[in-house]
Amino acid sequence: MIVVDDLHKHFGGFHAVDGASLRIEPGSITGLIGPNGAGKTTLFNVIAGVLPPTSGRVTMDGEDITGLAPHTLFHKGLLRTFQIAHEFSSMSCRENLMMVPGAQSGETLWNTWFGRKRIADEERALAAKADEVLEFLTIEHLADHKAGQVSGGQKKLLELGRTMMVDAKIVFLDEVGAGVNRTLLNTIGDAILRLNAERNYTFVVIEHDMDFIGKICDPVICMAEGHVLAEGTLAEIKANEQVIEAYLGTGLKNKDKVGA
Ligand SMILES: Nc1ncnc2c1ncn2[C@@H]1O[C@H](COP(=O)(O)OP(=O)(O)OP(=O)(O)O)[C@@H](O)[C@H]1O
Repeated sequence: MIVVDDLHKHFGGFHAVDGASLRIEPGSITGLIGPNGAGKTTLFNVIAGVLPPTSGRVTMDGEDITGLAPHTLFHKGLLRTFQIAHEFSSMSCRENLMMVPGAQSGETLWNTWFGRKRIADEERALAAKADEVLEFLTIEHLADHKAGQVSGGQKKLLELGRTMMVDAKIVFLDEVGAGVNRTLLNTIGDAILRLNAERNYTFVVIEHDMDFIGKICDPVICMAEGHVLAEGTLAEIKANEQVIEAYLGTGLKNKDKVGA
């Protein structure tokens, strides 16, 4: 379980995260919603070690993980997906998966001098694993395509695939649906549900598309002005007065988004 206790992240005098407290239950797919600027991405970045907190505490299964570096959290199975780095865009989708740190034992000097056969065996195993991941995500036909040339939605699937190359326990997904067509969004939603059901992944999902949130997330946590306003099913959240006010406060466009 991830427990976030009274977390603050200030940028100068601006309190982007302002006393956020929440729990992420193991095995859940938790949705994180809230009007633009509510602090959702900043909260993600602080939990995932991308930004240091101003104050507050984050624990994972009782262990204090506040402010740990992303690679340390990565080895503990806590991952935040990132866009495919520019320098990997000319590599194939399969190679992108094979490059995930931690998936291979590493090119140490010892391996290079004495372990050529081992490296070759390992590379074959990694390629097979990458192909299995691509098949799971129903994008096996893209194995040899350059990562930079696949569609936005397919890139999102590839980002999800990178978490499958290591033993991810908890995965933070930021706006998976942004710019993705409905069919691919459904494929992404199905992959998340299957990873949760079949491989015991815990997910925390930031997304503005309420249909998507409603289809895959329970519970849903709503943030506004840097802290948690409400938690419950999407239906409960939509009926919550404070939530409606928070969305109304940011204009009719956002109000429509929560369907209030
Ligand atoms: N590095 C930064 N420096 C200064 N202010 C920042 C920084 N990062 C974020 N902010 C501000 O903090 C607030 C929260 O931003 P954040 O991106 O966390 O919100 P969000 O809920 O993810 O919004 P959205 O749904 O629009 O992506 C915003 O007002 C933003 O301008």
